[in-house]
Amino acid sequence: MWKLRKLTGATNDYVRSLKIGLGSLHAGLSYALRSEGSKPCKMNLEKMEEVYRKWEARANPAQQNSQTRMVWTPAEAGGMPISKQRRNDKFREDPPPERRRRRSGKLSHPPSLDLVPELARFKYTPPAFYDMTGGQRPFMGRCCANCTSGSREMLFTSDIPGMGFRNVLKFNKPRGGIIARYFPQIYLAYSEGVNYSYPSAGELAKEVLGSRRVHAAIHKGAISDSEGRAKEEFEYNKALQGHARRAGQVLGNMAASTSNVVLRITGWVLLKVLGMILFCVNVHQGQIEMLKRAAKEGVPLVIMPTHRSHLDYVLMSFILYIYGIRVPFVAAGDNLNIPVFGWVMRKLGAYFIKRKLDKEVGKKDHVYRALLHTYMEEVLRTNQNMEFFIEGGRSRSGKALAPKGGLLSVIVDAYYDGIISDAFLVPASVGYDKILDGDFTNEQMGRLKKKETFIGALKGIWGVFTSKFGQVRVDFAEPFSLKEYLDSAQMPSPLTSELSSHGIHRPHPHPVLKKTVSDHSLYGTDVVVEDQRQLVRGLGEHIVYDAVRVNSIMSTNLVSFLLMTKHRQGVEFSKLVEDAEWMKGEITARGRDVGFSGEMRAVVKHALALMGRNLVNTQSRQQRPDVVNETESQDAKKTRVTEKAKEGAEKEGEKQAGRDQMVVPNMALPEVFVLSYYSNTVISVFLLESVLANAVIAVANQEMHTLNPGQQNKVTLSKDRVLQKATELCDLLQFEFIFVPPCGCLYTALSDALDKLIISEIIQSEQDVSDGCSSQDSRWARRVASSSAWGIDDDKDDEDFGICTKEEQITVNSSPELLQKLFFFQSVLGPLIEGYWLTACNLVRLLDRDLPESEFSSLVSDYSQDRVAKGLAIYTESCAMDTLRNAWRLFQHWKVIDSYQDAEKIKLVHLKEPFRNEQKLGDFIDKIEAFRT
Ligand SMILES: CCCCCCCCCCCCCCCC(=O)SCCNC(=O)CCNC(=O)[C@H](O)C(C)(C)COP(=O)(O)OP(=O)(O)OC[C@H]1O[C@@H](n2cnc3c(N)ncnc32)[C@H](O)[C@@H]1OP(=O)(O)O
Repeated sequence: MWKLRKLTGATNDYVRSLKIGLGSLHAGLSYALRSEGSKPCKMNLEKMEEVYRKWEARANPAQQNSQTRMVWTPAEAGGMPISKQRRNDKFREDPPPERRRRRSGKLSHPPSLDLVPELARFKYTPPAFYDMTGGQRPFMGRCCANCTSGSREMLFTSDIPGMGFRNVLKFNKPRGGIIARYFPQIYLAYSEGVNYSYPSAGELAKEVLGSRRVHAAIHKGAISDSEGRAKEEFEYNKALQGHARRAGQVLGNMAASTSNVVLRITGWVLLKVLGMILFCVNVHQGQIEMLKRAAKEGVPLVIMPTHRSHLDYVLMSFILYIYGIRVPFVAAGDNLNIPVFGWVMRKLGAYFIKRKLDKEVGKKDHVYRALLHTYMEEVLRTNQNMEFFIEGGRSRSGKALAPKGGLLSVIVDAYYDGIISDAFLVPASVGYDKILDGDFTNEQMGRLKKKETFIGALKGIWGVFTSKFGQVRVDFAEPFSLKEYLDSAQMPSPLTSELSSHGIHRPHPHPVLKKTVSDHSLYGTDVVVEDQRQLVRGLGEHIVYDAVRVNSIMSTNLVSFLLMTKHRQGVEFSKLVEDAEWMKGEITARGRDVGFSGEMRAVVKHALALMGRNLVNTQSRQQRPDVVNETESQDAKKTRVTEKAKEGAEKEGEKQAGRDQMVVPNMALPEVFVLSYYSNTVISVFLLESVLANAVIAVANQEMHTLNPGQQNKVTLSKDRVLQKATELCDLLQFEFIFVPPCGCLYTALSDALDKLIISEIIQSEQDVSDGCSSQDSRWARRVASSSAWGIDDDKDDEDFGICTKEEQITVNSSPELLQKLFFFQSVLGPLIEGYWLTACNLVRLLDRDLPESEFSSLVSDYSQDRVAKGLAIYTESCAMDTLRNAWRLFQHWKVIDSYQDAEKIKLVHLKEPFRNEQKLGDFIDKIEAFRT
């Protein structure tokens, strides 16, 4: 069986169904026959299918004439519950066919290679896109072709995408003796993890405390403490001793002391425990293969996953361990350094860092910074792998956070200072069917975060053990060379000239980097040039962008996204299934993979079950006669009903049963935050199209209301205006998303997205009438240059710039179905826009007086929640604290508001000029409101 599996590329033990084997073989064969240069098959496809048909007839006569149907086992079928016996069986090897036949009386699995001798000669060539169902699914995670083209080809080979998936909790060894048979977890924990040597905490401490940087920082600290004191020299010596003692203590609390024994025990425990709470943890073997290849290059791997759950770092280290890659040193916030757990984490590679380096604003903790910098440097010097969560904490909204630059800058400095010759940077992400510790509703309601405690951790663990969390998919992007990235970032590229020709300032110019070896402060920031900061910022953004792009969409993400966008009022179950199928197609068409497979009906049921009654209610239609899908026009509904009538009797019967069930999302506070948390993962897939849909509707404004679905009247818009509006929206949401990587061009990306809308006929392109005018690109560029964000003077119109007013026109397609799609895209960003508008409206409170930050923040939050209570909010989730806070940050960034400390050291927020004027502030609010039409 395992030989057959290996041969067919079906990597999962559960994939035992004849159809799957046949499907894979069919896909492999057809690809092999199609692909250029592949060896000709010695056996023809019909003959092989005939052999299998005969076997199928013998094995299962009842199904002989039935329709081809994939029989998916739990892990693949969206993680359906598996029977206890099956779960116990999952580590067991397949018995030889004869024994199997003896036991069950009939053959239950495809024949072994001995029974089909022809198969042994068949050489399988995997297709470029490969699915266990024999279909196609995108391979995600290739690194950037713009700035790391060398790395892109270095680790990737054509067989990578076809390597398929593996559930890392599953025992995959064919033979392993008694231990493997009876104690599979022990066997796996011992046989696969490799005994690497890790530097001890003591060794590292010696190097760090003896370094010039740390000495200089202690000296600097002592001088600043003793300055101006009476007995200066005495005070200096006292302070010096104090700082030296503190340095030792800080390092003692910080340093990891990785132990192979603890790793092995934990590996064993995790195999047991994860198997109890999760159906599977899937990884793409091709991604792992690239990781392994990178690990063999002799330079450190720096893994930077997006952060959703505490399980993230456990899974990362566990997977590396299982695949025999050195486990990384992981930067952990010191809030996690709690009794017992802290000790264990240290033994597993965690080193503890302060989450805020400086206690007081404007006063740098030089000693701490020097210690952290040198510690990381020493770890890198010994060629250890590293991991840190570049977002600096778990996302509260399900969207990725902006990257932090501190630890990343140490890696960059280590390269420039010659500590490492290079490093492989690995963006990664984990997709969860159900998040283990993702209840951030309190924080989204504006309440304070609870501190981590030992008891709290135990309670959390208990909660985890008593629940089921479906499946998990871990994705690693292709590792890329730090050296190559930095080199390319410093080389003028045609892209950058393109950007400047569009008048767009990108945070990725060609920095003139200096060697920044400094003795005095962390990362040498006393001499760091702004360009270097931008370079690190750009690298961080690229990593987060890549990590988001490699994130698989899980069943719960997909279902909640549909419920939050298309079906906020509820939907029939069968329609939900239909839409989920459509949505899956849309996602994979955009190069993103989904973390489930199998029959969509089962997948949706599975997702609904995991989300639970708290989030979605399923009730019979009779119970809710008033509930209709508001976003669906009557015409569209009629068409759908007629289409349904044409479907086959069996399918129709099934649908009839499903139609009685209404799936109604819980849009009440605070549950809606959990739904939007799941749903937000999908936004990145449709981000730019959604920006454009909002821009089109904002530009069309009142005209949009005159559009009668299905009628001949049309709304004609200037393409330039739409693109300009889209840029404004990207600017508005700059703290929410990374729209393009730093090496990319927003204009090109938006144009491409508009083309997508045109291809899908949501928007129609009119003939270009710009004869004799300046090129479309330059017109657009001037508009962007002139609009310089928001509150800025933009009274000037085209004539002021001497620009020809004849422009390329686009029209909104008035077909009901396509209009519906446009509004669907619009609704993706709707809640965020409403949240920003709400915060802007609350700025009026600052016209009379300055307010303490905390008071202003709770006023905005209360006001938004009050609107929800009164039924005034379009989107309930618009009052999420995360959104309100980001809006506030943006207004600070735009210099609409500012904050300062008063005499009692209370932080106050105030309106800046010219926005202290009612009229100006009103105009500013109106501009945001334009997107709410
Ligand atoms: C087999 C079994 C396996 C089992 C397996 C179990 C595994 C068991 C492992 C447990 C592991 C737990 C893991 C928990 C997971 C977390 O706890 S996540 C939270 C902790 N991690 C992080 O935060 C990492 C990312 N954060 C950072 O990098 C942040 O910058 C820092 C270092 C925390 C500092 O943050 P901050 O105080 O807010 O300061 P920030 O503004 O970022 O800047 C600080 C300095 O960095 C430098 N800097 C910042 N930006 C830049 C830039 N763009 N360019 C240059 N320099 C810059 C500057 O020097 C700056 O100082 P200034 O010159 O501005 O004064």
